[in-house]
Amino acid sequence: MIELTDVSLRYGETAESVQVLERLSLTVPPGERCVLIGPSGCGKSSLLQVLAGLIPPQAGKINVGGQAITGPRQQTSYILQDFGLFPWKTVEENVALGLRIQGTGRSDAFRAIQPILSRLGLAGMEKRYPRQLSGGQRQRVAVGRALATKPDLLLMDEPFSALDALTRESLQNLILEIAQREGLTVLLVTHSIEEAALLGQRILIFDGPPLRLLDNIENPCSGRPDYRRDRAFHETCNRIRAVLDKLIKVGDLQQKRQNFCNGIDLGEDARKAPFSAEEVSSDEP
Ligand SMILES: Nc1ncnc2c1ncn2[C@@H]1O[C@H](COP(=O)(O)OP(=O)(O)OP(=O)(O)O)[C@@H](O)[C@H]1O
Repeated sequence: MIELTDVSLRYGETAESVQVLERLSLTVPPGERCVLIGPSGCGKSSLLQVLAGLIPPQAGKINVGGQAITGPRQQTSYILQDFGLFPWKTVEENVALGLRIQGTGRSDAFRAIQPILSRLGLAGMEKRYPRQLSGGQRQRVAVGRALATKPDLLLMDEPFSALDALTRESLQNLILEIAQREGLTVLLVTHSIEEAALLGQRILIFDGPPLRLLDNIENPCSGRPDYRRDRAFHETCNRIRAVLDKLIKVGDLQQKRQNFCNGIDLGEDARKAPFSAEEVSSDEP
C-alpha cells in the first residue's frame, strides 16, 4: 500500500520558487497499476521522486508497504525515460547493478540475472555495452535492472516515450505481463493517452503545479487479452482525452487573458477566460 498524506514540496525559496506538491494525499492499493497523466510541468515526476525517496518533501508523510519513506527503499525500483544505464558497464553489469549494490557477489549476481535476461530477450548480449544496443534493447536492460532486485513497487517515468511504436507496444505488453504475474504495484507517468488506457487499472489525471487531481478513472479491463482492440479501451481513451481537452482549452484561454493583460489581445473571450478547469464547461467552444 502506498499512502501519501498532506505531502508538500517546494523547489527553491526565492520569488521564482515552485510549489509542486501542496498537501497532496493519495492512496494506491498493493498490486495496482496506476497511471499518472497531465500537462508538462504539473509535477508528476516530482511525485515519483518523492515516492522513490530521492527528494525529501518539506511536509507530510509517505508510507510504502508499511514503511515510512525517508530515503530510497530497497524494494522500490525506478525506471527513467532516458534509461539511466551506465555506458561504461556491459549489459550484465547494468542489469546486476542493484544486486551488486545490495552486496551480492559478482558471479552470483550474474547467475541470478540469467532468467531475467532470457525473459527480456537479452540472452547472448551480456557482454555488449549500451552503445551497441538498439533503443528498445537498452530499455529492456533498464527493465531488467529494475526487476533484478525483485521489487514490490515499480515507478516508471515516461519509460517508452523515446521508442518506436512497435518496440513500445512490445515493451508495454512485457511490463503488463510481468506486473500481473508478480503482483507488482506500478506507478507510471506517461503523456500517451493510449498507454494510460492500456496499462492503468486506475488513471489519475492531474493539473498543476501544484499537482492537483482532476479525475480518477477506473479502468478494470486493463490487462485483459487484446484489450487494445476492445471497444472499452477506446471508450477509456475518449474519457481521458475529454478531461485533457478541457485542460488545453483552459491553457489557451489563460494565454489569451495573459495577452489581454499585456495589452496584446482585446478579445472578448480573453476577458472572460477562466482560471481553472472547473470553470470551463465541457460544451464550451
Ligand atoms: N530541481 C528542480 N528545481 C527547481 N524547479 C524544478 C526542479 N525540478 C522540477 N522543477 C519544476 O517543478 C515543476 C514540476 O516539474 P516536474 O518535472 O515534476 O513536472 P512533470 O509533470 O513531470 O513534467 P513533464 O511531464 O514535462 O516531465 C516544473 O515547473 C519544473 O520546472
